[in-house]
Amino acid sequence: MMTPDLFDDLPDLPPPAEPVAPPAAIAPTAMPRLPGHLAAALGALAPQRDSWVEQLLADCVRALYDGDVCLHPGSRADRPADAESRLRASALVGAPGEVAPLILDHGWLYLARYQQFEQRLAEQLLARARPPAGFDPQRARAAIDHVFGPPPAAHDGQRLAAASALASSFAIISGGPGTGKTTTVTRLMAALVELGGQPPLRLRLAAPTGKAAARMSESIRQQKARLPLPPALLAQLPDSAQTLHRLLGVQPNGGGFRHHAGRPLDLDVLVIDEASMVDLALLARVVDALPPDARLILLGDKDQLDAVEAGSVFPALCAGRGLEADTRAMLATVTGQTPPDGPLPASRLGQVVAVLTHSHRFGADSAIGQLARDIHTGNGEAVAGRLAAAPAPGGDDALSAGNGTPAALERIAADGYRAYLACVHHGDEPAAVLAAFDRFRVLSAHRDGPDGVTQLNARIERALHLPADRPQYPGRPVIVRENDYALGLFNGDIGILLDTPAGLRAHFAEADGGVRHLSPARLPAHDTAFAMTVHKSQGSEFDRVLCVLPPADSPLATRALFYTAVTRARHAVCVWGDPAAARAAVMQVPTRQSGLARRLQVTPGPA
Ligand SMILES: Nc1ncnc2c1ncn2[C@@H]1O[C@H](COP(=O)(O)OP(=O)(O)OP(=O)(O)O)[C@@H](O)[C@H]1O
Repeated sequence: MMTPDLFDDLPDLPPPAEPVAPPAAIAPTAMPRLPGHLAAALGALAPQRDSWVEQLLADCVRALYDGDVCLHPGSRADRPADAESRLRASALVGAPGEVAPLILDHGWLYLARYQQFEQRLAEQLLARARPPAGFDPQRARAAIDHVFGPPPAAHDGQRLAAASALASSFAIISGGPGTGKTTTVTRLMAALVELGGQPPLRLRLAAPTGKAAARMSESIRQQKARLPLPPALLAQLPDSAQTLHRLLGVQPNGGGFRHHAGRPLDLDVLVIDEASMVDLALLARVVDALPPDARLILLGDKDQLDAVEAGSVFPALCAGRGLEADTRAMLATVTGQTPPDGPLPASRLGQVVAVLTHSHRFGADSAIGQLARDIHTGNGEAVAGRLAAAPAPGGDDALSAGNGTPAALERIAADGYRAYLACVHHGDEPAAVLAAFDRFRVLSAHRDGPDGVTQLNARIERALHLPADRPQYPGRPVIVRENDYALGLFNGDIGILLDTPAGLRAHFAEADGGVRHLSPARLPAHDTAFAMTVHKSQGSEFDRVLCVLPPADSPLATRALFYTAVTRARHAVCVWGDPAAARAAVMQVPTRQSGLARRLQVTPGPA
C-alpha cells in the first residue's frame, strides 16, 4: 500500500542555507556533526563493519553540501574493481527498492532518500511527458492561431514552445533574460483556457522564492495588460504566484506538507517559474503532489546557477533536446510552421523541452547582452577584452568595469544607493521606497571574507554615514535568512525598515502588489541587504548591478555565477575586479554528481 508521502519514512537532512565559501571556510566546523555520528551509529548495526563503507556514508552526506546527489565509490576505493562487491556485502547498502541507509544504483552510491527522490522524479516526469488525454492537433492549432495570430513567415520560437507545451502534460520552456518566457506562458495559458471548456481550468502559478513569486505575478500582470487578447479570456488567467512551499502547504515545526500523493493539489495546470532554483527534493515533492491528469510547465534559464541545495535538476531536465520525425510533423500542424532542423532527442524528455534564444530585452548590440553571450559561450578572452575596454564606473554606460582600491568600490556602491536614500528621507510611500531600492544592487559571490557581502554591507553603511551601530534604523534594507511559515516570510525576502506613526516597521512587497509591515522585533534571522550574494539574487532583477568578482581561485568563481550576476541587470552592469578573475570564472564549469540525466537518457548509458 502506498504511504501518504513516499518520502516520509526517511530521515530529513538539513540542507545548506547558502554555499559554504570561500574554500578555506569549508573546514570541518562548517559541516554538520551528524555524518560521523550517523555513520558510527548505523555502522554499529551492521553485522560486519567496514570502515570504508561507513566513510562513504559520511561522504554521501557531505556530498550533499557540495550539491552532489550521489558519488562514485570506485574512485574512492583502494581496489576499484572490488568496490561494488564490498558494498553489496555491507548491511548498510541496498539495491534500488530495498530498505537500507545507502543505495547502490547503477554503480552510483546514494543516501536512500535522495535515490528515491531522483528515481521517482524521473519516473513521474517521464510518465507525464506525453500528450494529454484527448489531445487534438487541429484544435490545438486553432487555439494557437487565436492567441498568437496566424503563423508569420519567419520561424517563431515562442509559438513552437507554446505548441510543444500544449502537446504534452509535462513541458519545459528555458530561455535567458527577456527571451519571452512570461509572454509565451501567458499566451499558452490563454490557449489552455480556450481548449479547456467547462468547468473552467484551475491554473496555478508558483516559484521557489517569495521574490521570484512576486516578480512572476508582476510580469504576468504586465503581459495580461499588453497582449491583444479578448478581456474575457485574459480575466480567466491567474496573475498571482505563490511560493512552492506555500503551495504544498508546508506545516510549521517539521510537520511535513499538507499536499502529497495521498492528498494531491487542487489544480489542473501548474506553472513554475525560476525552475533552475528548485532543488531535487522540492521538485520531487511537488511532482508527487500533482493530480494524475494535471499539467506541469517549468520555466527557467538552464544556464543560471543551480539551486543551492543538492542536485542540478533543471539543466539535467533540459539536456538532450531534440525531435523525432512524428513529433516534428505534429508540431508543424499545431504551429503552421516547420520546426527548424535539429538533432534527434538524446533524452526521453528531450521532445518536451523548448529553448527560447532571442532576447527581446537585450538587442544584438546591447553591451549586457553581448557580455552575457560571451560568458555563456565560454569565451573568456572576449569577456576579459570587453571588460578591459569598458569605461570606468560613474557614467551612464550599460557596461563599465573597475578594479581599484576598496575605498573606490565603497564610493561606487554608496553612490548607487543615494537616490534610494533620498526616497527614504523624503518619506516616500513604502511601495515607492521598495521600488527605488530595486533599481540598484551590489552582488558578490561570497558571504564572508574580503568583498564578501557581510563586509561590503558594513563598508557601504559606513560610506553612506548610516547609523550601523544601531541594530535597526530607517532605510536599513534587510534580507530574511530563514523561512518563517507562520509570518509568511521566506529565505531571501527583502524588506525595508521605515518610520511609521507606530514606530519603526519592516516593509515587504507582497505578490499582489501591496505592501505589508511588521515590527522589526518579529523579523526572523536577517542581514543587511545593500550587498547580497549572487545566489540570493536569483529570481530578481535590478536596473543597475554592481557585480563584485570573486578572486580567480575561488570555487565560486564559475561561469554560471558570473552569468547569473550579469543577467540580473536590466540597464547597466559594472563589473568590479581583476579581468583575469573574470576570465577564470568563465572557464570554470563545475559539475555536480547526479544521476538524473543518466536516468533520462534515450539509451541508458554505462554507470
Ligand atoms: N515576441 C515578442 N515580440 C516583441 N516583444 C516581446 C516578445 N516577447 C516578449 N517581448 C517583450 O520582451 C520583454 C521580456 O519578455 P518576458 O517578460 O516575457 O521575458 P522573460 O523571458 O519572461 O523575461 P525575464 O524572466 O528575464 O524577466 C517584455 O517587455 C515583452 O513584452
